[in-house]
Amino acid sequence: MAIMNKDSRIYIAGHRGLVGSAIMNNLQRKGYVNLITRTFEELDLTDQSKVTAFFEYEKPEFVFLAAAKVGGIMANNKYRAQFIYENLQIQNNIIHQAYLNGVKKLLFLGSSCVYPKNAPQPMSEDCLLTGELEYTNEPYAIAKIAGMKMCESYNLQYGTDFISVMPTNLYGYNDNFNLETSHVLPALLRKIHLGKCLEKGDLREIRNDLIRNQAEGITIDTEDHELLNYLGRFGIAEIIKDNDRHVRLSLWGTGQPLREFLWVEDMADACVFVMENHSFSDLRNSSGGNDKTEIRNTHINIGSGKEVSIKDLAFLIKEVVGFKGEIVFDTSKPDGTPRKLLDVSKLSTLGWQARTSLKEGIAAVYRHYISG
Ligand SMILES: NC(=O)C1=CN([C@@H]2O[C@H](COP(=O)(O)OP(=O)(O)OC[C@H]3O[C@@H](n4cnc5c(N)ncnc54)[C@H](OP(=O)(O)O)[C@@H]3O)[C@@H](O)[C@H]2O)C=CC1
Ligand SMILES: C[C@H]1O[C@H](OP(=O)(O)OP(=O)(O)OC[C@H]2O[C@@H](n3cnc4c(=O)[nH]c(N)nc43)[C@H](O)[C@@H]2O)[C@@H](O)[C@@H](O)C1=O
Repeated sequence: MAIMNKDSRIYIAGHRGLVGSAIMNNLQRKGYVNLITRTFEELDLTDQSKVTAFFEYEKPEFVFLAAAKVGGIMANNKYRAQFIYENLQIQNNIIHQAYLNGVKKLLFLGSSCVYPKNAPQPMSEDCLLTGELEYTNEPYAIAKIAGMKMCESYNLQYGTDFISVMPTNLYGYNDNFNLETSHVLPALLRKIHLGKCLEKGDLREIRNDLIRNQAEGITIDTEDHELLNYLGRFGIAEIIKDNDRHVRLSLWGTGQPLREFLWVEDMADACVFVMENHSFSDLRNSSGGNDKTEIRNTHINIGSGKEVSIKDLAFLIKEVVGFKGEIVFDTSKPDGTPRKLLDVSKLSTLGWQARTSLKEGIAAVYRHYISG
């Protein structure tokens, strides 16, 4: 097995993102000193010739592939073409160049949405390609499945050591808080924070929040009623009920879907653990299927093993933030997959498990969020 030394040349693709930044911090804390990075502006990973030149110049020995087109349920559903095209391009370019340039080990990040919409729960690695995908994220999931199969196929044909991990829903400091394109946890944290500010009549903090998050059309001169209109577009509004004024938040879907959340620093720790301690040759022995000549499902699920309904998540965030108002659900918005709990027994057998509770993680992100 190729060993990552403290001075190995390690490329982190997507090092400014939620996961990439946590992987970079984890590696730096552990004393890795030769980290290679490029921002989107410096290297567009969808551009084959630029990625080719980059690999030939930098010759990384190890690669963490955490760059991707990523978003929540609405972004996946709306930007279907970009989710399939950009993800296929990025991963094709990096995985193929890693092979051509003799990269010793690569970690590809997939997603739990690769599993069928109605897969038995918890979902083991072996339920891949056993049923229909969830419609809202089908293009993204197909790109991710192609990436996993590409890693597995290169390992089998070319003898490379490219490992795929399938993370559950992640959250943490460097998350996307855009109310249209983000995942549920950062969206709810911000909506509930804005609801609390509205409850307190703190329009100054609402204005600061919208400016900080580059809300379209909002500036220092935006009038108060326009701020309130903006919040209304995202289901955050003051209402009068029984002569009482209070704030009501309208969240998406029924609130019934179940999701599993993992603190991104735990996720980064799992990624580095796998890169430091495992290789495709261990994983092929755990490959699924009855026919031992067929090597498949060599990827590894990464999760916390615990699930929560969206409604209970909203109430947990409400408690952490200290919002007193009402929460309702807008059933005209999609629910997505009904349940998405990963079977993490393979990862536990390899020797890793999550540490951070959901409440601790949410409290840490909220403290960080309000500190600006
Ligand atoms: N967030 C989640 O809940 C989950 C994420 N994942 C997977 O984890 C990985 C990381 O996701 P996450 O950190 O959340 O995503 P982010 O959106 O936070 O980060 C993505 C990173 O990719 C980079 N990037 C995107 N497109 C390009 C491009 N064309 N060229 C160069 N760089 C590009 C961005 O660069 P820059 O910052 O420079 O613009 C950014 O740093 C992805 O593979 C994702 O599918 C899987 C399951 C759940
Ligand atoms: C990581 C994962 O992320 C995506 O899948 P998802 O888990 O369905 O996405 P999500 O986090 O956006 O929503 C989870 C649930 O939450 C509900 N919900 C309520 N209110 C808000 C809300 O305000 N924003 C959002 N985004 N969701 C909300 C929402 O209706 C849904 O029921 C895919 O991209 C997929 O490809 C993928 O890999």
